[in-house]
Amino acid sequence: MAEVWKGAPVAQALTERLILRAQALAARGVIPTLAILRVGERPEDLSYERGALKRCEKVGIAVKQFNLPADAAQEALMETIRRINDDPAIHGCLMFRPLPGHMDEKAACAALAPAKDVDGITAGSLAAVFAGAGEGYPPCTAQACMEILAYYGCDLTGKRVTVVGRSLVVGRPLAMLLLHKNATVTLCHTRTADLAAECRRGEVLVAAAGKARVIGADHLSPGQLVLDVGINVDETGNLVGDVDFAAADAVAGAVTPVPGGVGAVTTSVLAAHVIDAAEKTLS
Ligand SMILES: Nc1nc(=O)c2c([nH]1)NC[C@@H]1CN(c3ccc(C(=O)N[C@@H](CCC(=O)O)C(=O)O)cc3)C=[N+]21
Repeated sequence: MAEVWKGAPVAQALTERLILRAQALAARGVIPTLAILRVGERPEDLSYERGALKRCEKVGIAVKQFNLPADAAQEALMETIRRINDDPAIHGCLMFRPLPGHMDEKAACAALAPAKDVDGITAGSLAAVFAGAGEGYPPCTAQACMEILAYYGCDLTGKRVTVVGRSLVVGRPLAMLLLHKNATVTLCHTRTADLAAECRRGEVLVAAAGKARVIGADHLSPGQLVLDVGINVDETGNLVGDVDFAAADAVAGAVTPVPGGVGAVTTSVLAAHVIDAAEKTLS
């Protein structure tokens, strides 16, 4: 039986410190405020939104929601981003992705004011993650993986870490964060030859493929630390990860559950970035 690494204690440890920082801001007349920008009603987005709203309420962060219909025009989206940029009461913006196919996601990401980019979607933030220096926050989910490993005492130096998925939201920035902690990183994707063997080789395995239960018994090895980043919604509306939990539970050393794992920490990291961005407006 693997250890189950839940997100809740990690999130709670982060949240306790954030509450104090939010109170200190409030005492100086600043209510930390997050804008959530959602286009359409994808179930993964709604799940993240529920988690973020709950977390922000706990911490003392106000939320302004901006919702557009799934068939909204690009110009309506750009106008919404401009309103968020121009509102001095807003410190950070979370825009759910991917955007609907007819929209220009690159243009939307580029339009966000860098100071309000709490989810690492602008080129400047990604460059900072890549260089390990400069202004900007890493994408919340990538950082959440690092927070979990740190909380549960995993020293990454010299460890073989296999990351499955090369998205700009998780896989690629996470590979950089792991590298900064001296891990030996293998970044896998849909064209990787013998994915199962690459996965088995990792002492740490991070599943961020975005496909329900693609990581099964074949991909796992004894004692492995398995982080399941997948948030997939199945036919019945349930959240399922990228990892076959029963298979991981049988062989791995530790595994994060879905729900209640990485996602729960993602919202705390988001809250941390908003508090940080709000503090920066004072200094
Ligand atoms: N720009 C962008 N960045 C993302 O990181 C991103 C995104 N867009 N689009 C949608 C997906 C999905 N996602 C989730 C994160 C946390 C929970 C979460 O907190 N889940 C709770 C359950 C909350 C509930 O359903 O009530 C849990 O796992 O315990 C869910 C989903 C991030 N994504």
